[in-house]
Amino acid sequence: MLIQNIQYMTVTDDGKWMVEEGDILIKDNKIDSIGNVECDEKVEKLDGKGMLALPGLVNGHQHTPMSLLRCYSDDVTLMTWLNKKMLPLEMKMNDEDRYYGALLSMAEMIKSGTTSYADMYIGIDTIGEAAVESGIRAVIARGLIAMDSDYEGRLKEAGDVVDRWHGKGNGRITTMIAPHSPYMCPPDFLKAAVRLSTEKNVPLHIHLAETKDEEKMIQERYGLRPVEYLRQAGVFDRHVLLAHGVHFSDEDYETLKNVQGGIIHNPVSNAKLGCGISDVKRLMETGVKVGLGTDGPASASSLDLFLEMKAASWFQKLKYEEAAVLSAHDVLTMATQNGADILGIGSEVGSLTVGKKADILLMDMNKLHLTPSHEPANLLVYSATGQDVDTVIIDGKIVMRGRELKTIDEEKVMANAKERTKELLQRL
Ligand SMILES: CSC[C@H]1O[C@@H](n2cnc3c(O)ncnc32)[C@H](O)[C@@H]1O
Ligand SMILES: [Zn+2]
Repeated sequence: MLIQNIQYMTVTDDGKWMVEEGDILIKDNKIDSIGNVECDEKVEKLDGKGMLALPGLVNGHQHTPMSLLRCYSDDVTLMTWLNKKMLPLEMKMNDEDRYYGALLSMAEMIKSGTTSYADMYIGIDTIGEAAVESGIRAVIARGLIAMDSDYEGRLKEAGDVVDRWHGKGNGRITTMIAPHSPYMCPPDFLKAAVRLSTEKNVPLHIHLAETKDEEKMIQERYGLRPVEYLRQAGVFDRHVLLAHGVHFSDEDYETLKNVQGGIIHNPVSNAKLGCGISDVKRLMETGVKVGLGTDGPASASSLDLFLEMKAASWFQKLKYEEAAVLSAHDVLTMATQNGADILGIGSEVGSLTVGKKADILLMDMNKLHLTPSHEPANLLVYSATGQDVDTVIIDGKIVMRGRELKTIDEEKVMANAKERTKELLQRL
């Protein structure tokens, strides 16, 4: 496929995003050449006039089936929301609920420009099936919570997910091991999860330092800070995706200095649940890689990473009372290459680079709110929304064109999601 006459975003060595113009040739599932492209007449052509191409966005932390619980409970603290509202309903969910919830989330993500994402949930097979069907790139993991003493059974399930799904969907699906959080995983369970990630040779995915309540619980139970608790369990000996990272001490930043992987910042979810504002500026200065995520739809309420990019930049500027903090250029890198690196797929996606997989967005720039274009990176972060995404290509395949999804029947998914939710609530 040849995308002709297109403006596209590339990144300079000093991290600045700039616009170039030319063609993009995609062969099989990869970017074959960019710029002045010579190619066969017979190649399928796609007119890019008036569009701006950028790498697909990476949503680094998600719980896709929770779209069924969107706006079911808001304006409460995280622990109330989780223990009193989410978990009781999640325990009643069946595979069909999770499948349609996941597909609904995937449709919303693709429509707003997300091409890769990381999921932590239970009943992961249905999520894998939805990911293969939708065409999205997914890093899936069975969330591990110590609800009872059947640690072995749950760890086996997590390992089986890796064996069954890693590399599926033409390599679009990869896997992780996901102990939920310091407060949901006692020491032996957490250590076993770390061992499993070593045995299976896949990264870890865990919530960390999301609230002050978490700090208090870990202090009371183990006399440690959450970061130190994870360090002692061996979590930082592995590549790890750390979701949230809001509450850190000076010592914590020291410990995190050499972390392999990084932090996925979820500003909207953190704001809505009243958790606090992660110190992204300090994390970046410490040398910790920071990506961007929404968290599940039941806390973020929206899966639009363009909204998340705005929130990330705004909140840091407010926190520091300084406009220069966390520029649009930094935020775009967080939502693309940094996220891809933290998901362990950074050599394959995250930038428009020859040889990488063709995960590409075409933004329709012919819009009132995107006119004129002084500085495209700023326009994308501060003015654009997910609604401005016209075309989405994942793994070299068009999954949305002219805002029409090619792999998912939107009406059917919405009808099924409503039906599943109605039945789920009756099971309570
Ligand atoms: C065991 S599957 C994942 C589990 O995580 C819960 N969850 C969703 N969002 C958050 C969050 O922000 N902090 C902690 N836990 C969260 C979800 O309800 C599932 O039960
Ligand atoms: Zn989460």
